Amino acid sequence: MAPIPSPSTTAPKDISRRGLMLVLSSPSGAGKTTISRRLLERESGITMSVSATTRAMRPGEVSGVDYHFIDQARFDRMAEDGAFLEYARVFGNCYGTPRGAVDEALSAGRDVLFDIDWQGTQQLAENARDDLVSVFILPPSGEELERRLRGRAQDSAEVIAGRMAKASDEISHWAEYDYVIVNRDVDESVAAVTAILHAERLRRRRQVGMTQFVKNVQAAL
Ligand SMILES: Nc1ncnc2c1ncn2[C@@H]1O[C@H](COP(=O)(O)OP(=O)(O)OP(=O)(O)O)[C@@H](O)[C@H]1O
Ligand SMILES: Nc1nc2c(ncn2[C@@H]2O[C@H](COP(=O)(O)O)[C@@H](O)[C@H]2O)c(=O)[nH]1
Repeated sequence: MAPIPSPSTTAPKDISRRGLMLVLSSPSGAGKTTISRRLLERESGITMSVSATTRAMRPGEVSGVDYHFIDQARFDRMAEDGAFLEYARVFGNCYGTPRGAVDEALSAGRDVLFDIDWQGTQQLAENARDDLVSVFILPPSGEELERRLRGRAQDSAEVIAGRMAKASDEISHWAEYDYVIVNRDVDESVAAVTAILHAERLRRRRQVGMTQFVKNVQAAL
């Protein structure tokens, strides 16, 4: 099947657009990272926000790609200096979104994908509601969530137990999100997130040059 063209290639060229912030949240292990990676492979015009964290690096993770791994003192300094767009303590570690890279991408009309928890999403909603599109990813069941956390084989049994214990709390925030997806099949979930992204790009308020474009069309009628 031929790829579906993204709206950025179908919209008239002179209608500029501010980037949007596409947030994925879920209980740990439901599949945000997997969906994000696939989306970024096939979709242009969107970049991943790389968070800073005080958590230890997992096997296979790359500093500056998966996270900026920093110590607590540096995290606290950045928080105090207002360098984070949002930040939160999750599972005993600190996580935050560095402001600079996101501001730069949005102003250049690029969309930004976030893998953050409900606390961070609430902060973005308070500070930048118009730019925000939020998606909650649910696992098909509690048993499957535990299977995925174990199958990832990157955390100790103790860490997995801690994340399972928090899963119900996390899920209780599902209704605060714009969209909800049950991640049964990765391809279907990526297709659903892609459809959301394409539709949100076409929202009238995001197409800042549209008023002038319509006037030009009308003037020639
Ligand atoms: N639809 C799916 N079916 C089966 N396995 C899946 C599916 N989606 C993701 N997985 C697997 O589940 C595990 C957890 O996925 P992933 O790391 O993407 O979760 P996450 O939500 O990003 O977790 P965290 O919040 O801890 O970062 C991975 O091993 C991944 O390959
Ligand atoms: N509020 C924020 N939450 C974040 C950020 N980066 C990641 N996260 C969330 O933390 C948990 C755990 O992630 P893990 O990589 O240790 O498994 C997960 O729910 C992420 O979505 C952030 O910058 N801000």
